[in-house]
Amino acid sequence: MASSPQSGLFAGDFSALRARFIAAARTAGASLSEYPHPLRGPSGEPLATDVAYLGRRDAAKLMVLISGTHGVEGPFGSACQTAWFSQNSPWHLPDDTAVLAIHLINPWGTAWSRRVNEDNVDLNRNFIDWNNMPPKNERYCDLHPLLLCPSWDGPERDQMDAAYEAAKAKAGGYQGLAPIIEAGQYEYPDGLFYGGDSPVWSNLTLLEILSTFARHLKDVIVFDLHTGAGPYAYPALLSVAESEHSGLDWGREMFGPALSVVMTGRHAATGSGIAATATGYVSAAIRQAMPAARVLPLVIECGTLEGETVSNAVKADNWLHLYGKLDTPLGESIKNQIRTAFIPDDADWRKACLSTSLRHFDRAFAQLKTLGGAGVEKVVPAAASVTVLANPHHDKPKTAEKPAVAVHGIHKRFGPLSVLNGVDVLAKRGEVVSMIGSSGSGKSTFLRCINLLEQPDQGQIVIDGEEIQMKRAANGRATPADRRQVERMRSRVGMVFQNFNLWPHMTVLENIIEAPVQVLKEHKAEAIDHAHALLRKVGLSDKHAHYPGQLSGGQQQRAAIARTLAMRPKLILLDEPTSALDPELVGEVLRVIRQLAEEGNTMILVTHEMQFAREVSHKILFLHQGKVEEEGAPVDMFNAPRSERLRQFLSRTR
Ligand SMILES: Nc1ncnc2c1ncn2[C@@H]1O[C@H](COP(=O)(O)OP(=O)(O)OP(=O)(O)O)[C@@H](O)[C@H]1O
Repeated sequence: MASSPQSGLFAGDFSALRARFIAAARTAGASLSEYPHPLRGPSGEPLATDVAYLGRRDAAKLMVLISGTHGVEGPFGSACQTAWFSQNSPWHLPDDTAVLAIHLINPWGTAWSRRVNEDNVDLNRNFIDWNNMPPKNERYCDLHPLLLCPSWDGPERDQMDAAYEAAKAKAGGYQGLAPIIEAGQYEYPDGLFYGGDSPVWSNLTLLEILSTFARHLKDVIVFDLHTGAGPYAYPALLSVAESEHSGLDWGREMFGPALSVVMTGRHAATGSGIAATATGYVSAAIRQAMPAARVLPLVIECGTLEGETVSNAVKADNWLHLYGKLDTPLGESIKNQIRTAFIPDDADWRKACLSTSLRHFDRAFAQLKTLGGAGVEKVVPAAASVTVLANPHHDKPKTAEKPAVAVHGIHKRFGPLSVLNGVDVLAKRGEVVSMIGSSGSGKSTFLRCINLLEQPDQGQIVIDGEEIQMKRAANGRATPADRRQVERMRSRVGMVFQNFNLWPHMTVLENIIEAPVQVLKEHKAEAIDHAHALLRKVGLSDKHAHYPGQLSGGQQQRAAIARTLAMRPKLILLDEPTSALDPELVGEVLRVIRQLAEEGNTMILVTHEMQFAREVSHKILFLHQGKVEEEGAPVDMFNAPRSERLRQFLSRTR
């Protein structure tokens, strides 16, 4: 077997793949974000999906590269992404074209060399409409007992194998069984090609990444990078669809006969090696996530071994994780079997698959760049900061569309003074809601009620789908029913205060790691690494050992923002974050807040910076005497206020 310098890109474990990808993306000038996974890899390594974005955030045309949908196939996709970033550096992009690389979307599967995720779910069967009952795969139900036996060998296993062989013969060979087994099933959590019972972490994370980085697009080409089906060392270019759409015609124009379109359906067949009978493909979800764009979802599928050999490797791995032991010779040999079934230890295979895939990327990218007249190419500025984004999916919500925060009917009195008189706020994930209003209208009190720094007298607060339980105290007022729930919710809601509220006796670094270590029980070394990444992000790398008193107001506020982010909050509340600052220091803090907004953090911002609120917000609420007097999109609120009070307020602030 020939050796190739490129084969090195495939080598190593999850951490090595990750480090190489980050280094290449950083050198190319991409900005990096990290979506931490709640579990760890086999050596205790932290797991995450990394996202690299190259280009302007308002680009209308985007090429997306996704690796590791099936975890064990990840080294191939990772190598493609890393090579793509490495080969053409420094990058030149027109203003209107960008690249988004989503590295190892099923990080657990890659780290543990499994095709499936941490819940034995095949991610490529998980993108179904969970509002409806999952489809029933009746014929799989008959086969299930023939695919899984608690014993690795012995009479029970022999009996099962004999029954499987009989079923195979009846079906005309493995080719007859494959469409049934690979179609996916939603009944047997211990079975093969299990689609799950709700959207899994990788599903929700992919949708969140797309909603953050793939907004306002016109034309999008997506490559989802796979191995394990089709002829050996042949990277097939496919597009999987349930019905014709405009992206397919675009793809046919672009790639001609090199592109095979696979139409899926209950009785569909294909010679591509991938399951045409399956439901829940990533491709469908990607199109749904960008309804206003023309999207061409592509799959590169690199053939490896015979279908049945690959299937046997998957079956053995399923047995190993249910009944076997990883750290035994048998465990190791099964792991080798599945790794080589998806990534052959053959430099020629690697070279052929990598070079053809890179050619496909080049072709797609060239098409995108010239579409609608090429813009002026510019060197992308190095924006190599690593951003650690909130991990919103620890508790595996059942639906993907829950608002991040829903607050209804909040009332609050201070003695005789009625400060809030029924305030409602709704924010979707990734939305920025700004509250404006005169001094004393109740804005800060409202924010403080959301994380229960003040107890509302009445009202409902739901954060990320979980409602804060309230009970009536003896004096008739509402009070939280469960202190532990309040503490848990508080740890998920970050608050940035007007006066920074840093601990003066602790250094900046100590301020940042205190809560993650004490409350989230993070390992100190990890919390420190995270803190340094956050300090880089807010431009304070060199101030980690300073005490707050040694910093300017703007620096203190940026440190306070880093401290908030260290808790990976699902919601960030910012209470007039610039109002204690000298005018010349306001800009540096607003720049950091703008970056958080662009990265898709959900935020509620109380501010007197009208121009900033207008630029950064999805929605504005105007509060007057403890009530929302008017709310709407910034353009409507500032250009065409409906109420006389808002008109007057704006005229005073201009
Ligand atoms: N703990 C408290 N005890 C008594 N009154 C309070 C308390 N906190 C706030 N208030 C009163 O509630 C009203 C609303 O205050 P709040 O700080 O929420 O207003 P705001 O809209 O944020 O004002 P500003 O823009 O000036 O910060 C004010 O009259 C304030 O004096």
